Amino acid sequence: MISFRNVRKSFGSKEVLSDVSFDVAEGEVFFIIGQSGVGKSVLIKHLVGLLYPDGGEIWLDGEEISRFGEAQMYPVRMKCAMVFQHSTLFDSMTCAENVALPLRKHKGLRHREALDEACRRLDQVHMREFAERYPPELGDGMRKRVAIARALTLDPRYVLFDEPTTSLDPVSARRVDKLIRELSDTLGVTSVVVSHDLVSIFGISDRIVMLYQGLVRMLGTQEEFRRAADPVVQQFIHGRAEGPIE
Ligand SMILES: Nc1ncnc2c1ncn2[C@@H]1O[C@H](COP(=O)(O)OP(=O)(O)OP(=O)(O)O)[C@@H](O)[C@H]1O
Repeated sequence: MISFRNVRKSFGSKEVLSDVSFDVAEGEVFFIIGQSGVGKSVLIKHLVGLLYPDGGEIWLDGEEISRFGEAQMYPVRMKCAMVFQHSTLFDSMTCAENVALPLRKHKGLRHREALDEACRRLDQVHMREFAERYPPELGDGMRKRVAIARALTLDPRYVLFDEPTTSLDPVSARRVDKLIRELSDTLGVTSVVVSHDLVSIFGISDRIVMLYQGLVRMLGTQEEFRRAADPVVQQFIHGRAEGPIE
């Protein structure tokens, strides 16, 4: 389980997170939503030690990781994989070689073994037939799926997605959504997804947290969000220009 408890984070004089608390349960597809600049990416970077809070605590599976040093963070990063918005694949390597990289580096697998395992991972994201292709030959959605396969290589319990469907065409976006849902349903992976994509949010989420002005504005299921009386929530989830959001 992930637990954010009274997390505060500022950059210089700018307070981004004022007092953020919520839990993410095992196996759920959990979305973090809110306006641009509200601190969604800042929040998930705290889970892998890319940022540390100024106040409050972050717990992962019963350990307070917000006090961990670099060496203690290493196993946390194995358990918590991050898929960045722009897939960071190496253009000069095939898809299989890209996915094999962490297996060789962190699991010490030999070249052939790592490639076989990489093909198995590519199969999980329905990209097995593209194993020998190079990333520039593929579309954005396919590259994203390869990046997800690479994130899965070390069997993470948690996968953090930073805007996984941004800049994808609608069909590719829905394929990525389907994959994120499958990871939870078939592998029991817990997914934490930062997103603006209303179709994804109301398509695959188990629960959603909305951040607003440094605080949690609402935490609930899709249905609870749809029924929410809060005008800030309603304006955001309907993408209306007019309303109370500044
Ligand atoms: N390393 C940093 N140094 C200084 N300011 C930062 C840093 N990282 C983030 N910020 C600031 O923190 C705020 C929140 O950024 P963040 O990237 O989390 O927003 P977001 O909610 O993910 O937005 P978007 O939806 O546009 O990606 C922004 O004002 C950003 O400029």
